[in-house]
Amino acid sequence: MALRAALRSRSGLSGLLSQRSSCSSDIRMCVSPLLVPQERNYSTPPKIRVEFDQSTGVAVMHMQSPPVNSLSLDFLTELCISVEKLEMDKSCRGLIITSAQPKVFSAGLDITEMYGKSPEHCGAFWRSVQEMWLKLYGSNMVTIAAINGSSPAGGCLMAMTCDYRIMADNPRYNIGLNETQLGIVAPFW
Ligand SMILES: CC/C=C\C/C=C\C/C=C\C/C=C/C(=O)SCCNC(=O)CCNC(=O)[C@H](O)C(C)(C)COP(=O)(O)OP(=O)(O)OC[C@H]1O[C@@H](n2cnc3c(N)ncnc32)[C@H](O)[C@@H]1OP(=O)(O)O
Repeated sequence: MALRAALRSRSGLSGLLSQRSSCSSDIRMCVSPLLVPQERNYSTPPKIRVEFDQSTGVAVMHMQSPPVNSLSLDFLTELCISVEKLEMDKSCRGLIITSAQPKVFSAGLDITEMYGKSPEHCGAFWRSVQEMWLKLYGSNMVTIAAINGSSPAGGCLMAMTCDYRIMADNPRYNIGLNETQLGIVAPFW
């Protein structure tokens, strides 16, 4: 109840969704083995920014990977590690995921990860996709996708793994699954 009130009253969610098209502890490092080899490259800016408000127990995760928050191996690894850290902080009860990019929540899987890569890289990439939705879908936190832009394919998948989805009311923003149109078949797992 308190969390719901907190979520409602936070300027965060309403502010995030009002952008519309104009938007031009004790944390132990026990990340899953899957994520260990993918350490962040500190020469590039972080693709995920987390703001945690201790007083409400709500964290806002801003996806900030220009231009369209495509879900690359690096992006997914960073996102999973961020979720895992929040998960381990018992004072964090709610997570809002949103985009810092104008007009786009997430363009879905990074197309450039799907060709010209080694089998090892492809394996790591698809595992990170699976890790992302398992982590969000299985999270103990209340998860909300604040969809402030288009969110096709993997972007839609990510939103679907959250407990709640709230989308900015803008006819230019679309959401849904377009894999068949693209001729992409998700591998068996
Ligand atoms: C519970 C679940 C269980 C099992 C799940 C099983 C299977 C499902 C798993 C995964 C399936 C998912 C598959 C995918 O996600 S495939 C990716 C599909 N995505 C798309 O088709 C989106 C394509 N992009 C767009 O529609 C538009 O770009 C968008 C509406 C997002 C933004 O439009 P805007 O006009 O603002 O920008 P653009 O000029 O189009 O793009 C800017 C820039 O970004 C590059 N771009 C766009 N999308 C991607 C992408 N997905 N990957 C990589 N790069 C992308 C685009 O090429 C432009 O680059 P540049 O020309 O260099 O500026």
